[in-house]
Amino acid sequence: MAAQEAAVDAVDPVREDPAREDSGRSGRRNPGRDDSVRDREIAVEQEHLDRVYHRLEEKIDEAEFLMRDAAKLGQVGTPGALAERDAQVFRAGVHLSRLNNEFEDFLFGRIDLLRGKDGKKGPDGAYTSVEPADDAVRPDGTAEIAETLHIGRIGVLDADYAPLVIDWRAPAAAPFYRSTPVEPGRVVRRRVIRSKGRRVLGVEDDLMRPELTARLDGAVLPVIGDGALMAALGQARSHTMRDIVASIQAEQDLVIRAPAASVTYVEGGPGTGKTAVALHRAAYLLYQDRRRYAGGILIVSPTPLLVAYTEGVLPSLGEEGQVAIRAVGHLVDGAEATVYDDPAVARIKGSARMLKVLRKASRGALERPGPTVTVRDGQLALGDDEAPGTPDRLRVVVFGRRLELAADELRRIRENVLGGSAPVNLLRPRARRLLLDALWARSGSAGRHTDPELAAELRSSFDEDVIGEDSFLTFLDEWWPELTPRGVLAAMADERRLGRWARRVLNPGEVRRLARSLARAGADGKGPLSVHDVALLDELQSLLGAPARPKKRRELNPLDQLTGLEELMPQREETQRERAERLAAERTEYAHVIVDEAQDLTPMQWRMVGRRGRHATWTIVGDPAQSSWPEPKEAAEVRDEALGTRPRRRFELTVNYRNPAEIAELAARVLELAMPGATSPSAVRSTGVVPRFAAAGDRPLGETVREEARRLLERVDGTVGVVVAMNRREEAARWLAGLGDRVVALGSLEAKGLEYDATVVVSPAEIADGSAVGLRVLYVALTRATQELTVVSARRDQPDGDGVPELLRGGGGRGAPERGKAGRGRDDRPGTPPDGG
Ligand SMILES: Nc1ncnc2c1ncn2[C@@H]1O[C@H](COP(=O)(O)OP(=O)(O)OP(=O)(O)O)[C@@H](O)[C@H]1O
Repeated sequence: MAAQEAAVDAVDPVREDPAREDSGRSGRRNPGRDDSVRDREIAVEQEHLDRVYHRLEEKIDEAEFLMRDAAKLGQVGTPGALAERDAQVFRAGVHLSRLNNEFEDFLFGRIDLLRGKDGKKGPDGAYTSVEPADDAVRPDGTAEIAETLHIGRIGVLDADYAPLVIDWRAPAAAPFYRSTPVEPGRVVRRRVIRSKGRRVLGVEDDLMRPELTARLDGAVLPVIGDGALMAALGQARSHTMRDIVASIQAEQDLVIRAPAASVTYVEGGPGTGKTAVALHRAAYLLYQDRRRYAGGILIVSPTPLLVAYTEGVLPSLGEEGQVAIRAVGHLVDGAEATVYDDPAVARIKGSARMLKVLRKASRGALERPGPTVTVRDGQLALGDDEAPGTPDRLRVVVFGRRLELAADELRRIRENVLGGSAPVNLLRPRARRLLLDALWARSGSAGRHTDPELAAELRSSFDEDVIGEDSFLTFLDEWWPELTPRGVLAAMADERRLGRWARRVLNPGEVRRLARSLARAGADGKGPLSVHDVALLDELQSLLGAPARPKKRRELNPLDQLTGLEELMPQREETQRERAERLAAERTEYAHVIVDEAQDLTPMQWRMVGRRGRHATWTIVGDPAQSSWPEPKEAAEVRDEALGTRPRRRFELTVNYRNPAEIAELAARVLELAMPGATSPSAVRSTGVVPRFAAAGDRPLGETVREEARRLLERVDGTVGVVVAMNRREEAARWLAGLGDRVVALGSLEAKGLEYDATVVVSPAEIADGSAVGLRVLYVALTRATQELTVVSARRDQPDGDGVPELLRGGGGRGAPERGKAGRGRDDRPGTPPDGG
């Protein structure tokens, strides 16, 4: 609230221009009459909101009536009436639930427009023309407001089908977001309305045509406040993201409403609204073509923390069911990543080289080494792993004869079956087929009948005999076991076997590191997984194929096994509807895929995400300067493979809405080290509060951090984030114990995408860890605060006399902020961009 008032009082070039004061044009500001004008304007909007509520109540009554009516129809009981009732109940239910959902705070905007070029109206009752009519402005600079539109979360028409509220996603609402003083179109004034329930609390105006004197119903259009954007940006942050529907900026709106026929790339620095834009785009696409996106929209987020942070935005925009927001480590059902790999291991697991290793492993894992035999207390003893190795001999008795296939022949058959690229589990029927062929040949029965019918009969009873033998089925299960992704990953934890599968792909050091890391997942495949393990599991799933049908069914109908083909076909008894339901429940493919923080996806993760959008359109948002993946070129190649030949469209976001200029300036020094020559987005506001530096010196680091976090808690109303190097996460949580839930400790990689009112960044040198990737991670850490930033240095940071760590001292000519002097700074008024523009 304080920020809101501050914003109202802030200097605004339009409102303070003395020439305008005198001219009597729209937008002038006269402090003496401000309050009464504001109150009057609030009353005007209140009147409109009352009308809207009245209409909504009528609609709710209508919906309830429909529900009751539908129930009555149901009592008639004819099939036609029942179908009609179902349709009515459905329609009324959807209607009611939407109305109830959106009832709170859904009217948020208004635009006052000049007359359009043509006189045509769209389906929402608004004039469609973007440009004003040639004579809309008189030669003396005066004009009449010809149309006023209110914008809200859903559209509401009055009883005469005139628009009371336009849905924010409707074409008629676009000027609310697109119009700027440079390209105003028909918009003269844009107003953001702040309301709670049924009460209008405030209005904030932006004037798009300050040169005009525009009149509405004979009176000059008044302008209130300093614009909604500054008011929104100054608000305290909570642990969840808010929607920005009332203050979407023109360059963001272009992305949100970009047609979805292809791949839409969005790049922009920290705080430019990429995540917000991605979420609003999902809501927009659903509005625009609900049927097409019934196939679902997937939003891939880097961490579960960011998923939790953003989860409320879509429901607040009235969209939920169709959109799945999932962390990249939670994309595979039943496999949730809970641990982080160290960077050297992550680099191996994420690399496209793993594909070759996994291909070999998925085939090689069919072969199990025998139990290890060791000498214990002078006796030969089996190792801990007592599972039998792969059998090297098949013995069966058929037609009263003993038949045997020896190791060489079995190997030859296995190689033959594995010759193609089909998924290993789906090759089992073929392996069985070739075993039967080999046994048949060994039996010498092939030449016994010249009559083809008799020969075929003999062959089929031979096969039946073999398949009826328990020893054959047991052999098959051991010789060609059904492989699971976790089983293969566990097999890869054996360094010797992994070394074989990774020959000429990974060096011995990499093999050792990878095997050790995979051993953590456990031989039983139940240990914790990392984000990168999950992408490996997904790749293995596609290399192995879905497991074959359950045994029970096969036993019922053993002859089914003979061709092997039926295992690839859908089960016959499944109806189309059942199939549709099953697919929806197991949905692994989506109609649109949005990737947030795309710069972090490894090649293996791009493959995993790509599989979920093979027929999708895409929105990909990211910032190369924040990438924690060291091989961007390799990732880009795999990404392009995953996206195929779809046309690409690129957008750039250039304004930092999160960080005040003081923080952005400090972060820019690290950007210069991490990516020399890269440009930072320009910060939209300045707070006058420079970053603070505190060196721990001889005191324990935790003590200083706790002290600084406590200090920030007193200075801001919302949240405080304490960002530490990944290996200090638990320690940092202990440092902050008892300070309450407004403060959280998080590892540098977990900070991705999040924001806090204030942050403490602990030991930049530890976070950067001497690598280019580390510097980019530090850049992320430094750009999380909306109000205040404190940097705490350890000895390793080599702080100077002012406590400024070496990494943040930047090039020559910088004015390093002073130790302990937070709050001191340039004469920056809230709401005023640093360059005054
Ligand atoms: N048009 C806007 N109106 C109000 N707030 C906005 C607007 N655009 C962005 N913001 C706010 O700016 C902050 C940063 O937005 P967001 O997290 O989407 O940026 P980002 O580009 O994803 O940042 P990063 O790359 O650092 O994760 C959020 O608090 C968001 O609500």
